[in-house]
Amino acid sequence: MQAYTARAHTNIALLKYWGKANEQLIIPTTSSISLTLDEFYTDTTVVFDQHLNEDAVFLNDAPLTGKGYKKITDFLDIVRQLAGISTKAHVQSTNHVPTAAGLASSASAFSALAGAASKAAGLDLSLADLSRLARRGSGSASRSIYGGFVEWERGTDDTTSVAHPLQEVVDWDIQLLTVIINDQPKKVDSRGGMQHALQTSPFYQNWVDATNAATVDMKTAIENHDFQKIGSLAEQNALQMHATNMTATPPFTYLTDNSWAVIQLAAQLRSKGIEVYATMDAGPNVKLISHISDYHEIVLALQSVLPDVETVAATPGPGLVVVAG
Ligand SMILES: O=C(O)C[C@@](O)(CF)CCOP(=O)(O)OP(=O)(O)O
Repeated sequence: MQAYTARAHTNIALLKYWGKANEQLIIPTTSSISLTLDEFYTDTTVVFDQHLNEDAVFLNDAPLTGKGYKKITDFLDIVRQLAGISTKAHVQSTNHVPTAAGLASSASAFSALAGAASKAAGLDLSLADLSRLARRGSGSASRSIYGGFVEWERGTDDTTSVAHPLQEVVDWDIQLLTVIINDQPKKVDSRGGMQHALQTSPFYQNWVDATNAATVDMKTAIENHDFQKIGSLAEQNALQMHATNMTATPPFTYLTDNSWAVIQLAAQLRSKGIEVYATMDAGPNVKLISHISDYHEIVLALQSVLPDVETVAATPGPGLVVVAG
């Protein structure tokens, strides 16, 4: 059978997905809105081969084993079921995502895998069906099918929980500057963290209500290129998400003293008229939503708070591309 290669880019949520209404189908409790990034992506090649007795999966040239391997083979089983085949596959994946920057590669990885595996299995899925399929691998992957600003509508079932583009080409002055905070606390992965918050935080339903209300305002802000509104909604939503973690039982947080130092610096810079807003995911790193034109001023200010701090800049990027071979 023919091999196919797909490239999908990472995305950062501006309104977060943080909790599953249905864990098996990965249906979220809220809609979410993200920005697909240009600089970071996964390339994945898949070919189904009759001679294989089991799936052969390689990540960055090393054979994948354990939990990671099972997530991929479970995903391939969904593709096989859709295509009506039982053939095993050879999967070769390369992440061009600085994991040290705490940028999750699961979104680009499962979006690229959905694209390459479905084509290699002989399927020709619509972008919406690719989003539904990618969602089964990792929720945030449903958004990386598209470029630019993307909404993943929470929906209630496999059909209605799907992403769609809000503004695929973003040619205005916006960047995400990831500040790499190295004092990493013990890593609680996003899958475990979100369900713990959902199950034990008394504020979880407030989170759901606030996020679903913010979705309407965020879409309007994106439509109007209202940078200040986009940034303030995003920062507020990220802090609300992390508040559900701090109010879980037992409480936990991904944020460290240095994370908070960067969050506070963003507020100080805003008081000086520089439009910069902080968003944080399942890790201590802080992503600064900012103007490309303010890059040097922001990095200088960061140096004064966290000398030698490393940053990684990213601008809006494209959706999934799949090619034969
Ligand atoms: O990206 C966001 O909306 C917010 C987060 O990044 C915040 F940390 C969570 C992403 O969770 P994901 O890795 O997609 O979980 P999975 O469905 O359990 O694989």
